[in-house]
Amino acid sequence: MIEIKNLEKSFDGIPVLENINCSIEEGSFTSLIGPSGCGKSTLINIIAGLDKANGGGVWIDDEKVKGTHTDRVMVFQNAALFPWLTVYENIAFGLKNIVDKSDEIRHKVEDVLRKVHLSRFKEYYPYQLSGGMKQRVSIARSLVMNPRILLMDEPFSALDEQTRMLLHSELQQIWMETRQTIIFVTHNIREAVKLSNRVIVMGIRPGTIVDDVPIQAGFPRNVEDPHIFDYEKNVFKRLKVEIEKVAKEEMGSDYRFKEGNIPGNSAYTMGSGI
Ligand SMILES: Nc1ncnc2c1ncn2[C@@H]1O[C@H](COP(=O)(O)OP(=O)(O)OP(=O)(O)O)[C@@H](O)[C@H]1O
Repeated sequence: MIEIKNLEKSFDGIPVLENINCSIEEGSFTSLIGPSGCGKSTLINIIAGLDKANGGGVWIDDEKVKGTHTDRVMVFQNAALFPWLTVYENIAFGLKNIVDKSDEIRHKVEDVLRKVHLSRFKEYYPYQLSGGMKQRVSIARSLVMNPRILLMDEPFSALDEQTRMLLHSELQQIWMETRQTIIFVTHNIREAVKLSNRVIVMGIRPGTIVDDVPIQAGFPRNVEDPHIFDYEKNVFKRLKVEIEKVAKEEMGSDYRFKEGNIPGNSAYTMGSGI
């Protein structure tokens, strides 16, 4: 169980996160969504131990997070692979510090290569891979550490729609197989609702949790199912209030939000093209 209690964070005296309180169940898939700059990355970085809170904090099984740990691994938007290493070597890289036996390393790497369907490409170098394949290597590099918690910061936002859909089903299969706890930052409501047990909506200035939406539907999910679409509409409705606040601050208090379109940031979509 991850518990975030009274978490506060400011940068240069400016509050970014305020009074964040929530518990995240072991084995769950939680998405964080909110206006740009509301502190989603800051929060996930604090959970990873890459940054420190100014008040309160994060506890995992009653132990306070004080720094990074191989139990918590991040996947970023940019795969950032070592260009001079092959797919296999990129994945094995982190393991070499914690596993001595080369047989064991090989077994673990081969296993995750199968999970992300890249076994055939293990001798390829990053420049020979598509964006989606690079991101799958990045996911494999995290999975091979066998973390309890996978923290994903907009992992698919740089990918085209078709690749993104492929990776959704791959990630979902991996999650159903491993039941690692996943915390997933996204701007895409459809992605959040399709993948998660729960969508946490954040507000801005300072960042707070404004809504917590459990998604009670089995997997795999069809985003055209009216039941699923209703969840998307609910999240959109709540997020719209927050985006409108920002738009009014930035564009004047008489600004009116156009239905179906979030101003100023085309990244906020219910799915593709909405
Ligand atoms: N290291 C830092 N120093 C100063 N300010 C920072 C730092 N990191 C983040 N911020 C500020 O904190 C706020 C929250 O940033 P953060 O990246 O966490 O938001 P976000 O919700 O992830 O944004 P986006 O959706 O655009 O990625 C922003 O105003 C940002 O400029």
